[in-house]
Amino acid sequence: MTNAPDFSLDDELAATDEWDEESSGYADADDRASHRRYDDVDPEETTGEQDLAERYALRRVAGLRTELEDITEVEYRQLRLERVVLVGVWTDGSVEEAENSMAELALLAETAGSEVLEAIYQRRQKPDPATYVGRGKVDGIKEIVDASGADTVILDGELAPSQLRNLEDRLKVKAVDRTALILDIFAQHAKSKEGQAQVELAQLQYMKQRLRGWGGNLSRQAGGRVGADGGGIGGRGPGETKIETDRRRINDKIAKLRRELKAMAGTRETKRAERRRHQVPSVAIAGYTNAGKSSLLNRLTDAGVLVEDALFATLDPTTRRTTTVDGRVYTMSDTVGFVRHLPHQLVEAFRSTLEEVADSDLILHVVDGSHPDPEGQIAAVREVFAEIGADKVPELIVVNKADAADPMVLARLRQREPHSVVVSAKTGEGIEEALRLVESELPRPGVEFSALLPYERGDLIDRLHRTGEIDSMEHTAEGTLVAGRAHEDLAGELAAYAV
Ligand SMILES: Nc1nc2c(ncn2[C@@H]2O[C@H](COP(=O)(O)OP(=O)(O)OP(=O)(O)O)[C@@H](O)[C@H]2O)c(=O)[nH]1
Repeated sequence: MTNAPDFSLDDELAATDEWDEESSGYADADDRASHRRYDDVDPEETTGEQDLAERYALRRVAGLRTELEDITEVEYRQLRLERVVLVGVWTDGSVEEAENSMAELALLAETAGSEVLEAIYQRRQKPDPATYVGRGKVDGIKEIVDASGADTVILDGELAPSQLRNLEDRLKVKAVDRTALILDIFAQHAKSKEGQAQVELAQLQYMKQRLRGWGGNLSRQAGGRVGADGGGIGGRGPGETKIETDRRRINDKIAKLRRELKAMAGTRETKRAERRRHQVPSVAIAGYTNAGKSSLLNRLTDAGVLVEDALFATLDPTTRRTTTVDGRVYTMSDTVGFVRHLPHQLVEAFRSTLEEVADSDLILHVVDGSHPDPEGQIAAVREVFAEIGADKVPELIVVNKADAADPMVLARLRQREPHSVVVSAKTGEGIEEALRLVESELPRPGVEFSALLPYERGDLIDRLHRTGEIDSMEHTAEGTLVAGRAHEDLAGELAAYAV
């Protein structure tokens, strides 16, 4: 923390920087904010750390909103939950958009295991280069932080290190930006070795970009409550020892992770090549986080993938083999959920996972029809598609959660996205139509054939069932007379029996 702040005063903005009661203020008190204090707590009543973690986990599984009403101050400390105040700057768009953005930030914060005490956004032409919100407003936020007993503020954007540092200096609590929050959620959710390496790579990239801003040292233990225990949002992942790592060591680590990831991606690429060789078409299920991708994969393939009402429950792709009504084999995979402004470090780190989407024959783009802003989600997902080169792949919009959606919104979506199907992974509504559309979109085998196959070539009939299209089949004294379409390599083998 030795560097001088590198901001320049922006007087014009600072001068127009008044609270606007209409357009800024606190989010809905019932839904996102509470003023709970935890002073009157009897420490004797608390349970062991293990029990508590379990109780907490149960609540998390039961619903995305963390119901922490009966958790005490002491328990809070045991769980290392942050009590956060969210702060956003709203530069353009409607009030509704600003509120959606804050509501999403609240969900992200809760997914990371925080309790959201207050949400505040400020209307400004652009974020303040020194303090993100207007400098005058930092005092207002400080009052809210002090009154609510918050220990962290989360800023709804990617901030410069100097902005975070200035805010921490003035607010005397930890300041975390949206990017660090998302990276933190990914760190909590990564289960496979590859997923963990991908997230670690993204976190190191994020830190590396911030090395200079943090004074050449990654430690953010700046006194006060900031980083007091090294845990919490922005503190998980690469780990305590690496927090003191210098740039060279970070670079070494990044290079090592890249090599490891390349090897892991190689294995996956081999599997993909194998599928291509066997002409197995692939369908990728992609979409905004929590849209219902895993549920849909379950419905469509009876796969039994973990379904959780949480953002980013899926980080590791799950691939299932399935068949069309007429028996053709294809694969369907679930991928990491997207979110508005997905940190580019993550897109970069998850590139090989996301390549599965770009490399598929069809994308089922799942949209949560019950979300207040499904169009915004579609646009955010398509931005990522473009970034990973998946925008050339045929896309079928699957509007999910029809059971919980407003019919007017569904009608509007269908009008805007004619190539779409409305389903409910929960009730099964529309699933058959979705499957029919998927099957009709799968690439068709290219070569027509007609052959008389001797009975000992049952293997060719099997392969035809799995990868070809059979128009007619008749058992004769000489063998099976069969006609249809097959992929090139199989058609080559069938040519020996052509009639
Ligand atoms: N009402 C309703 N809820 C659904 C439907 N489909 C999924 N859900 C719920 O939405 C939540 C998220 O579902 P998932 O299938 O985990 O969503 P996802 O897109 O895979 O989520 P991430 O992997 O976290 O990005 C769960 O609580 C599901 O029960 C549906 O058709 N109707």
